Amino acid sequence: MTPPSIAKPIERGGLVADNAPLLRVNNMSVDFGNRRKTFRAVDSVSFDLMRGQTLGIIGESGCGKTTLGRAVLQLLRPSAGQVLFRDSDLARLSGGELRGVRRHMQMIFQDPRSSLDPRWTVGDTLREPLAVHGIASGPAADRIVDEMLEAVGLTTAAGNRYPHEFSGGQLQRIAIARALIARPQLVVCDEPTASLDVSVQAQVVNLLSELQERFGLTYIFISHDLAIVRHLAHRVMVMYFGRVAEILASDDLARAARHPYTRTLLSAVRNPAMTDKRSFRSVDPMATDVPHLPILQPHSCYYETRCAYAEQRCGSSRPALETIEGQHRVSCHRWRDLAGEATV
Ligand SMILES: Nc1ncnc2c1ncn2[C@@H]1O[C@H](COP(=O)(O)OP(=O)(O)OP(=O)(O)O)[C@@H](O)[C@H]1O
Repeated sequence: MTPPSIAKPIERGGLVADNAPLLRVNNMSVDFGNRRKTFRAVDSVSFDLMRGQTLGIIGESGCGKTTLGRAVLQLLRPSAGQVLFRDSDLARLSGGELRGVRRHMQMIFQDPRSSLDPRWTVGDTLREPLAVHGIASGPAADRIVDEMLEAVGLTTAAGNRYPHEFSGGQLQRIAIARALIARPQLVVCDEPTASLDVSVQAQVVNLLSELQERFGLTYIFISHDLAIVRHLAHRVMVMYFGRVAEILASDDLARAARHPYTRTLLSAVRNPAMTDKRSFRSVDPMATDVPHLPILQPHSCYYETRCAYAEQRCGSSRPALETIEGQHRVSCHRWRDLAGEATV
């Protein structure tokens, strides 16, 4: 078997001939809870993602970003809707077929310390996916491991060392190497810089960008940080309480954002001192003493209770996700009224 060489760039995602999206998510919902009490952590989310592109997902803690990422990868099963990867409906695949597809879909987690086994050398950690997916073994696997370590900016000597011997930034590079070593097409990056020192965050963001180019990767990039998402993503999806508030090209964010929540996030990037701390608080929708839960307001806009532009209909009917132009969609009754206002 000739193992794939990671040194050779594969066809760039953006130039792949067929124009079909790599990933299609249609009305996907995820419910948690039990028979007595359930809540919808992800509510009827739809989007397409083209090869070689990055979709940034932004929203406050608890709005369902991680749940969405995990459900796309079928690490937890959606309660409703469809996930089509390369046109295959993942819910319809057998266990064996899904394992085969998993090679092409990987996740990078926030905390590399908890995602790497401390008892394994880095080399063993990186060789494992090659063995599991029958890609390479022995010297061929060693060569791929060395190439991947260099691709993420580490020396080949790192392969003989253990996780505790590395800094947080180096560990995240190792976690990235492990996610990429089987040459996936889709990678869900779940706040991959959140646990790192600010000085290291930019290096990891640049590395992800470089690797995307080199290997033709398609990313879902989850973050609290709109500045990072804007830098990396082709499109940005703003989530609020499990639903899509707005989705638009990141180049259009400053000029064309219409949802009041998107505008609040933008103003926080421009002027961190203005950040509404409540926007980043953790919310537990299962708690009964929180009065403003969407589950208790089935007919209102979820953002109504915080929205400076809310009017009567916002409390009595939930806005649909409307297309403004092209792929720009927004879920707000008042987007037309806000169109003319300068973004704060
Ligand atoms: N396995 C689970 N069982 C029950 N509730 C869950 C489970 N996983 C997540 N939740 C709840 O679902 C909601 C969405 O959580 P999720 O972790 O997806 O949000 P998030 O936007 O990624 O938050 P953060 O930015 O803090 O990671 C939260 O209220 C969370 O408490």
